Amino acid sequence: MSRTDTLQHPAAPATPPPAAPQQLRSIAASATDAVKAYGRGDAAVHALDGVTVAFERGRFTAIMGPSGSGKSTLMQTVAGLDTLTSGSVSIGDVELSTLSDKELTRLRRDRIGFIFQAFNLVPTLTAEENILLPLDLAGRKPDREWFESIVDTVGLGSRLGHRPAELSGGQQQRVAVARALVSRPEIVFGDEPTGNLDSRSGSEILAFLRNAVHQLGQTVVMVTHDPVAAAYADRVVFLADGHIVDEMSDPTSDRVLDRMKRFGR
Ligand SMILES: Nc1ncnc2c1ncn2[C@@H]1O[C@H](COP(=O)(O)OP(=O)(O)OP(=O)(O)O)[C@@H](O)[C@H]1O
Repeated sequence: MSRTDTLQHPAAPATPPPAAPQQLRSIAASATDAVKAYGRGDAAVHALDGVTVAFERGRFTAIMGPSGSGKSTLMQTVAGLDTLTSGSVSIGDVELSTLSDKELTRLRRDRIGFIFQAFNLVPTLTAEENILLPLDLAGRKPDREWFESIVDTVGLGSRLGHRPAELSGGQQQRVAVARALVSRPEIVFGDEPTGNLDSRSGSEILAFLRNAVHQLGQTVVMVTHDPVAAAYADRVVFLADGHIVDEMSDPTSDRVLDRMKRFGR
């Protein structure tokens, strides 16, 4: 059994409950008629041009599309890192535009985990300190058992005292993944989380995320260019020119690649 097959939440039942029928799943995050325009008048670029999409709880969704199609903009706006020109986005049943800056910061901190392509670790902190940073900032105490289970599963045990510069890219991203999961967020957003990794480290991270979804009910939304990475997801949403143009359930890398070829880029 590989390390990535063993993730167990201390309080999780031995066997996961059967997956709920799709229509009964609740929504972790959504966008409705989302428009994001940069610039004005004739020079305006519509990075999002009326996107309506829902991300169900306990599912792993990949967002794909040609370069410039609006993938990062969709993720950034749904995650409350950027604002829309019009339309709305919600995390759970909270519409983000109703929140003050302070409330939005708190919601991001308490309910959302982030994994970026450039691991975004604090260079002066050890791996352990980096993982615990979101909880420290929130003034929350770590659940030691959960922390150890995550660290064990991502395979960082002996390197917790190292600083990022002393870790490989794959190890740094494992620290970033552990950091994203340690607070048990309602939803984890990844923007090309394996974009800087070799294929072996990348597939370890993806298998870990998939297991977090299927064993723990974690919700993950990931932007990727890579059909192999997208095949780890339960569902792929395809964007082109700021619109959702297609989606696919239970993707395989071949089917995703075929669909991407039809974009002609
Ligand atoms: N700050 C900005 N100012 C002006 N235009 C922007 C800005 N950010 C994004 N855009 C434009 O919005 C469109 C969508 O960008 P976005 O980064 O969301 O696409 P993407 O699908 O994530 O691209 P890639 O795959 O290349 O990362 C592009 O045309 C981009 O040039």
